[in-house]
Amino acid sequence: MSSVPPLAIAETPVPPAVAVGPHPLPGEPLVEIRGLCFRRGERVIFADLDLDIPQGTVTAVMGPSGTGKTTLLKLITGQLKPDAGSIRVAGEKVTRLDQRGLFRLRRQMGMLFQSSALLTDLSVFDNVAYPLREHTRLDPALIRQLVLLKLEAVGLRGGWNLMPNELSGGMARRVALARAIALDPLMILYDEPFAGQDPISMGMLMALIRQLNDAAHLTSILVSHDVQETLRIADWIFLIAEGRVLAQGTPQALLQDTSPWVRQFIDGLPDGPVHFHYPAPPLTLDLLGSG
Ligand SMILES: Nc1ncnc2c1ncn2[C@@H]1O[C@H](COP(=O)(O)OP(=O)(O)OP(=O)(O)O)[C@@H](O)[C@H]1O
Repeated sequence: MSSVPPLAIAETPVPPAVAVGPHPLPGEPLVEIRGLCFRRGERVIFADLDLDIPQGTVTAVMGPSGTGKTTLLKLITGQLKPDAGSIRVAGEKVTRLDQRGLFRLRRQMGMLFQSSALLTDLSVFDNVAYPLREHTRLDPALIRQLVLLKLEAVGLRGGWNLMPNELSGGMARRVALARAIALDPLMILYDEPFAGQDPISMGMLMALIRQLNDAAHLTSILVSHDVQETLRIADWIFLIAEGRVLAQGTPQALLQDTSPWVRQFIDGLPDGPVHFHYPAPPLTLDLLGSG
């Protein structure tokens, strides 16, 4: 069960950002975000957000629901364009890329989103082979080897000929993960990859994310509501809300941090500086209004 507070949009001033200790792996940033501003209509999602994701790390982005975590991933992958600021991935300015450039860049990014469903009429093998067949001209014998290696990496080589309806939810996630790494991406983005999983499946998927990251020299960006599991595998965590980074640090440092916002989030407390109401006019005005 998620221990995050329900919907949390701060209505009171938030404390200044807490930077907790030096980054454990101060490598070249693979993703570098500067002065990011993004609105949805009148609503400011990001206001001058700065954030670096160093190569080789598992970096988690956490924060209250509706705070813009999925939006951030979409901005990084170029699916959305910022109103201001810059986003560089592997040295390339995402916002300056044309369609071909974006296509090329996205081939370097594996994505495992909540919605990344398997193609139901294709076997496990064919699901994983799909991106290789679509995006490369590799020989079928080589594709076979690559698919089996990816399935081995997620512990499902033996299930290559199963159909998606024969898989448990956790197995289906693992096949989707094998498919996400089929093209040997530089980085992999996970958006709530454990939603709906039981604790054992979740733990297994988490361990897999860490293992794949280290074995394949990936860089992983993980958006998850599961505080405890995420603290267990991440190298670095960004807590975002109110359009900016409110705190960042190693799991250990955040666990020891005493600022009320960090405590509320890490401990999953319903009460604290962050409120759970989506911004709205006073209730009486709404109730008296004509609708
Ligand atoms: N297509 C859209 N059109 C308009 N507003 C949107 C759209 N998608 C998201 N939003 C709004 O943008 C804000 C950020 O959404 P986003 O999905 O990025 O949040 P999140 O932090 O990932 O939330 P959750 O943790 O609940 O998945 C929300 O207020 C949401 O209502």
